[in-house]
Amino acid sequence: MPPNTRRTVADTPGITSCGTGGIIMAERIQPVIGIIGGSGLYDIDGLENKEWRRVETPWGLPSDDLLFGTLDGVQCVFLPRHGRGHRLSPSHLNYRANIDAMKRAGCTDILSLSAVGSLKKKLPPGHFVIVDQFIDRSFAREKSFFGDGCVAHVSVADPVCPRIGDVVEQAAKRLSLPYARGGTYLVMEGPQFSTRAESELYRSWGCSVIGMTNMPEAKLAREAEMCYATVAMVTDYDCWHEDHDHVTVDAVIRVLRGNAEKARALVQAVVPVLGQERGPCEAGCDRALDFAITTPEDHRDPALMAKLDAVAGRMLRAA
Ligand SMILES: CSC[C@H]1O[C@H](OP(=O)(O)O)[C@H](O)[C@@H]1O
Ligand SMILES: Nc1ncnc2[nH]cnc12
Repeated sequence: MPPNTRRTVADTPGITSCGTGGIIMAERIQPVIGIIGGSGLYDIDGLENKEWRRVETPWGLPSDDLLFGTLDGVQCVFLPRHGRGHRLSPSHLNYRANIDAMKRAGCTDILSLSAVGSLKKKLPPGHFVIVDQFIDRSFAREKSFFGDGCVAHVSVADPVCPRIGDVVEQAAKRLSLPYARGGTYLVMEGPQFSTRAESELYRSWGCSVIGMTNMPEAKLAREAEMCYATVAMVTDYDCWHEDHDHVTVDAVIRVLRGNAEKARALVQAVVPVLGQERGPCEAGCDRALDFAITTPEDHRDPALMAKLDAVAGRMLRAA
């Protein structure tokens, strides 16, 4: 049986269905780790048998070819979010193609690495935040794989996978990286940075960091039933801090260089742990569609269903 093929009760001796929408819970998964590199991260160190491959999707092309390889024997797939050469702006990224391509490439887990501005004094440049919440203020992006012809509403109450967060936290501790566990990432549309009034507003909401890319990325990863977590790497204090200049790309890039080195070390430490064979996600990320699709089979649009072959493949195979 190929890796990550779901076993049925019939071909798995001694296993019974647990009754979650008819899905069998006792499978073993050989994880494939997807890594989305943000600003300053266009490649990945230490990858063996590297190969950049074009992956086409029904939603168009992803930001770049995907880099396939192994790290400590673990299969990895890397995608530079803005493309090599940072060609694509946050509003023009094809988020659906990016996530679909990673799903098509077999990824079970996605580690997103992102540059962010800090909205809290205690999170200075150089700090890593293992984000656990988002406020999505983006507005000019396609945010769902679903729509007319197949309506679905997944839960994003807890938008990141706590298991990946745990692994990242352990690795950050081992590497003595300055990090915070938990925090809210405010997603703005951009491409301009915030006004001071906006920055203060987001601070008053209790947000920790601000960036332009993690939504709809995290929502789409949930729809595609992949575990997803973000390491938000602080580059600046946005424009609210009285003792710091307002953010500029120049300042971001200066800090990014140091952050990128730490991020590379973090990836090397995290992948061997994330890559260990495991059972289904305890938080249910890999079963997000179980009770999400509201359009009955006989009312679904065949053209849209064909586009969902990778994202909703598990549900379609089960039907
Ligand atoms: C170059 S600073 C602004 C840019 O950096 C962040 O992108 P990413 O999350 O891909 O690292 C931020 O969201 C902006 O897109
Ligand atoms: N201050 C900021 N605002 C939005 N995105 C960012 N990326 C890095 N710093 C940022």
